[in-house]
Parts: sequence; structure tokens; C-alpha cells
Amino acid sequence: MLRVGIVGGTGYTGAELLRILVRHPEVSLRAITSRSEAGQRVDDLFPHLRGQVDLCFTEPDTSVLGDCDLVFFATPNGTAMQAVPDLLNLGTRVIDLAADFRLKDPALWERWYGMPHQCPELLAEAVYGLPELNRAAIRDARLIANPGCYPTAVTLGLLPLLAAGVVDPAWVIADAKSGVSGAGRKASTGLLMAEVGESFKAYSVMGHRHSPEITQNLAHFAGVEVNLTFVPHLLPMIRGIEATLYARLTDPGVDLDQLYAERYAHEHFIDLMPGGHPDTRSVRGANHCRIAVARPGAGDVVVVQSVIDNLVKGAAGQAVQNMNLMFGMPESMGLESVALLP
Ligand SMILES: NC(=O)C1=CN([C@@H]2O[C@H](COP(=O)(O)OP(=O)(O)OC[C@H]3O[C@@H](n4cnc5c(N)ncnc54)[C@H](OP(=O)(O)O)[C@@H]3O)[C@@H](O)[C@H]2O)C=CC1
Ligand SMILES: CC(=O)N[C@@H](CCC(=O)OP(=O)(O)O)C(=O)O
Repeated sequence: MLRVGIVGGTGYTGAELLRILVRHPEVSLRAITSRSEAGQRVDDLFPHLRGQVDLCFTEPDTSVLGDCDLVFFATPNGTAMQAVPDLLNLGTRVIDLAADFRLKDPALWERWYGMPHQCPELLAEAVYGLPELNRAAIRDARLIANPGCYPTAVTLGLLPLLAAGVVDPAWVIADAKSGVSGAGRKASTGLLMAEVGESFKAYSVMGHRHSPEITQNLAHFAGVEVNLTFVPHLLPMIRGIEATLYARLTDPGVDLDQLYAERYAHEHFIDLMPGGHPDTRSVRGANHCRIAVARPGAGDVVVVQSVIDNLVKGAAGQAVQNMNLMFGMPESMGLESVALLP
């Protein structure tokens, strides 16, 4: 059995990791941390785990975490980078659900995250954990940078077009919408039901920290520098991301459905819906990304719709998919039946 620890077990992504890992046949949970709930039984805070977890929350302590084979960090940006060098030295592998190891350039990290990087020497080694694009490197990794939620939906949606060179990289638009769990569990006035209920708005229009992550992905995995306009929106719902992506065709003869079918032919967690309109409801609790590609009026604009559950394929489910690859287990182990009833 794989000995696993979770740092940040009371947050939304930590709780989602717990929901998935308690059913995983090869995982033994050894430590679940929370500074604010240390000493409290996990199933007192999360009654849906009663009878499945016999642990109390503990303080994040490297000596305990260092006894695990793998530690997930489900913590705010800038937390994991303070503990990762010690854990790697102890032989513990790490999957960070935050952004600490996603951007390869430490100056770009500092610009977007507002703090200097604590271990820039590990940025080259860290492997970007998007299995559909980076499977071979993930298998051998000690340190995984689990992708952001928006970057997962947008990168998977755009990649086939850009890798095939059939759209103009100078004009790409990602119009993305997220449920409020994307902002985490911490109290915030702007996320109160009375503020977000019955309302819908864009935010970070002048620039969001996921833009450099998406353009880094497209440069690395599609080999194209993209001029991207990315605008996130906050939806009055709890889970889910829908990204509507626009690009201009340079090859009008391309068969778009065939292009996507070939690119994702063997991808268990990518479900193509030719002619469809994928909705967030259909991926609720699931590790799937559902995609449809269309060419309205047979014109030169391509519209891609990409949906995920931000807490699952956008965070905890993808992290477990990465864990499975790192430890030589079937990639979908423990992830087959995690979908929630819509
Ligand atoms: N929510 C989402 O949809 C997604 C989130 N992410 C990323 O995943 C990470 C976690 O997100 P989310 O679960 O939403 O966050 P939450 O705010 O819901 O939870 C954060 C967790 O981290 C713990 N924590 C906070 N500060 C520290 C610290 N300094 N040291 C150790 N533990 C700490 C908290 O517990 P306590 O304070 O009690 O220790 C809590 O359990 C973030 O980096 C986020 O950007 C990525 C993709 C999607
Ligand atoms: C709705 C909402 O607020 N979403 C978050 C994205 C969460 C996430 O994945 O961000 P990290 O890159 O920090 O992991 C946001 O826009 O900040």
C-alpha cells in the first residue's frame, strides 16, 4: 500500500482528495493536516467520511510527512515551496496542487504571485502534471506541478488546433467561467451567497495569473507562441468550469472532429461530443474533460467548448491520476466511479 499524506485537508481540494483517496484500493492515508483543526477527528468535520477515515487532523510536520511515500499539498500558493526540498531529501515524492512549481521562470512566478520563489533550483525538475500531454515525464517525476483549473480546461481544448497548425496563434480567445469553489473555502465577502447568487460577472480582465501558465503550456506542448486573451468569470454555482474558446482557421479544409478524435483517441478521461454542447453538470465530481468543437456557419472561426469539474479534473482527480502514473498503477484506478449525481 502507498503511504499518503495530505497537507491542507480541510480545504475544498483537500476534502476532494479525501473523497477520492478513501476509495482507492492501493492507498493508505497516514497524515491529514490542518493547523486550525489539529486534534479534531477528520470524520467530525466531514461526516460523509464516517467509517472510512480513522484519523485526526495534525499540524503539518515534516517528520511525519517525511514518512510517507507521497504527499499532496492542497495549500495556498507559496506554501509547498517552503517544505518540498526537505521532503524530497527524505525520499518523499510530492504533488503540489497549487502553482508553486508550474511556471518555469522564477521571475514570472514573482511577478504573478507577488513573492520570491524559495527553491528556484527545483523548477527545472518539476514536471507539469497534465497526463494527456506529459504522461512519460510524470511516470518518473519526484515533484509534480498539478495544473490550475482554468489551464486544464483551456489547454486541453486548444491543444489539437495549435499543435496541428490549423489556426492563427496571433488571435486566440478563452472565455472561461467557474463555480465559486474555485476560489477556495476561506471566508470572503465577495463569495457570499448574497453577493454571487443571481449574479454573473467577469474578473481579472486586465490579466489573470493563469494566462502565463496557459501560454507556457501551448508553447511547450504545441510548440507555438500564442497571443491569448483570457477572461475568467464567476458563475453562481458551486462546481464546474466551462471554457468557450475561439480561434481563426488558417486551413479551411481541416476536418475538426477527426483532428480531435485522432489527438485524443486513447485518452480515457477526454470525452469528445461532436455536435454537442457539453455542460458542467455532466462532469460533476468526475475526472473527465468533455469537449466539442464547432465551426459556426462553416466560417473561419472555430469554437471549442471544454468543461471540467474544477475540483476534480481541475485539481484533486488530476492529482490522483498523476499519483497513479508515478507509482505504476492503472491510470484510472480509484477515479472510475467518483462522479456525483447531477
Ligand atoms: N479550488 C479549486 O478549484 C482549485 C484550487 N487549486 C489550488 O489548490 C490549492 C488549494 O485550494 P483550495 O482547496 O481551494 O484552498 P482552501 O483555501 O479551500 O484550503 C486551503 C487549505 O490549506 C491549509 N493551509 C492554509 N495555509 C497553510 C499553510 N501555511 N501551511 C499548511 N497548510 C495551510 C488550510 O488549512 P489550515 O489553515 O487549517 O492549515 C486548508 O486546509 C490552492 O493553491 C489553489 O489555488 C487548484 C486548482 C483548482
Ligand atoms: C473562481 C476563482 O476564483 N478561481 C480561482 C482559480 C483557482 C485556481 O486554480 O488557482 P491556482 O492557480 O491558484 O491554483 C481564481 O481565479 O483565482
